[in-house]
Amino acid sequence: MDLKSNHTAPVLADPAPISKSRLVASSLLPYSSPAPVFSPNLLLTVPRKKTGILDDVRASSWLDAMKSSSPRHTSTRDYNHEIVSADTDVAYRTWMVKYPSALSSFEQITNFAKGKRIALFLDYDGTLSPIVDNPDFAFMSIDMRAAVAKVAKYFPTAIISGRSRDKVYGFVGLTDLYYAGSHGMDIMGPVRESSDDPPNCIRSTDKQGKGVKLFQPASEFLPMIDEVCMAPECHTLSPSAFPLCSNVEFHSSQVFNSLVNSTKEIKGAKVENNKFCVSVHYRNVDEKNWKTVAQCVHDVIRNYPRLRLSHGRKVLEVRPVIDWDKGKALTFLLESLGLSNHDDVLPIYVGDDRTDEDAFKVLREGNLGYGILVSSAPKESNAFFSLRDPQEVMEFLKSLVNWKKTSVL
Ligand SMILES: O=P(O)(O)OC[C@H]1O[C@H](O[C@H]2O[C@H](CO)[C@@H](O)[C@H](O)[C@H]2O)[C@H](O)[C@@H](O)[C@@H]1O
Repeated sequence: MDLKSNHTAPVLADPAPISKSRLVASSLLPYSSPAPVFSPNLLLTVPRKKTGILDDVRASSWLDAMKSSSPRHTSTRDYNHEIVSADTDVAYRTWMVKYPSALSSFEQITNFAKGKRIALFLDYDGTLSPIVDNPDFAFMSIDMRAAVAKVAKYFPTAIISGRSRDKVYGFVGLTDLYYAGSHGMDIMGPVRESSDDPPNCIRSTDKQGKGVKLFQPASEFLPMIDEVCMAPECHTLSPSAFPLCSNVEFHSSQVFNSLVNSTKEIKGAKVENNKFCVSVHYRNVDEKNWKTVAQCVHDVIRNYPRLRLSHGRKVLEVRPVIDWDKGKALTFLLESLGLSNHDDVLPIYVGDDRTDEDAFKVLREGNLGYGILVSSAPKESNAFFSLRDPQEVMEFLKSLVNWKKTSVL
C-alpha cells in the first residue's frame, strides 16, 4: 500500500491487502503530506430507514457486529494469557507473523526511531486499563500510571479515548499529557503560537493554569441553536419536534436520557454519557437480549438524523454524524504539537478498539508511523505491530523510556 503523492493529496497506488513487507520498519516511506483534515464540511450523510422496526437484515448485521465486538474473556487470567487452548495459541502465533509483537520487534522499532522524535498516542480502555465488566471501575494500575508518567517525560504523549475528556483525565490523573475525549471530538492540546487555529478552537487554561487549546469539532459542524434547544419547552418536546436542534451536548444528554429510559428494563444494560457521544454497554446483558438492546438504540437514534452508531467492545456508541474520528484527532494533535510535515517525527499509536483503526489507518496510509494493536485474539487491523494486553503495553512503555535514557543521540 505505497503512496504516490501529488502536490495536494496522496493517492493510494495499491489498495491491496496489507503486505508483510510493509510491516518492516525500514519500509516506512518518507513523509508525504496528508490531505487537509479540517475540511469546511465535516457533516457525513448517513442513509436512514424511515421504519421504526429494526429490519432483519440490519438487525443481523448489528448482531454480528455486536457478537464479534470483543474477544470473550471469562476471567482476568485470560488477559495474562494463561488459559489459552493450544488451538487459540497456534492461531494467535500465526496472526503474529502479520502483526509482530512490538516487544520482540523493539529493536527494529528503535532502529527506525533513531534520530527521530517519537510522539505517543494512547487509547485508554483495553490499552492502559484492562477491560472490566463495570466501566466505572476501569482503573489503571499504579504501575501503569507510573509508566505513562515516565514516558510522557521523554516523549510528547496524548490519550485519545471514547470516554469524555474529563472522565478519562479522572482515570489517568496525569498533567503532562494531552487529552482527547469523545473519540477525539473534545481535544485539549498544546498552544502553538506560530500556527493558525482552526474554527471552533479556543484558547484556554488547564487546571494547572497552563495555556491550552480546546478543540471541539462537533460543535462547529452541527451549528448551535442554543437559544432554541435550551428553551425550557424544548426539554418537554419529543426529539422529532426539533429536528434541526444541533447542540451536540444537548443532543447527547437528550439521547442519554432516552437511552437510559428505553433500556432500563434490560438486565445488565448500562448507558454512559461521554459528552459528545453516548455508550450503550451490553457486556453484562444476556446474549439473548442483545437484539432488544439493538432495537432500543435504533428506536432512539432514528429520531436524530444527526447522530449515527458505531461499534466498540460490547458497546454501541452513539455519536454525531460528523467526519471526525481518532485518526483526525491524531492528525490535529500532531499539527498542534508542531510535529506534522517532518521526516524526523515518528508517531506511535497504541489501541485495542475498532475506533483506533482510524488512527492506525492515518499512520499506515500516510507512511507516518506505527500503529500497535492491543489484542489477545487475532483480528484484521491497520496496525503494524501488536501487544497482547495492557501488561505488555506497560512493558513497551518502560522499554521506550529505557531506550531513550540509554541511547546516545
Ligand atoms: O477509546 P477507549 O478509551 O478505549 O474507550 C472506548 C469505550 O471504553 C469503555 O468501554 C469499554 O471498557 C469498559 C471497561 O473496561 C468495558 O466494560 C466495556 O465493555 C468496553 O466497551 C467506555 O466505558 C466506553 O464509554 C468507551 O466508549
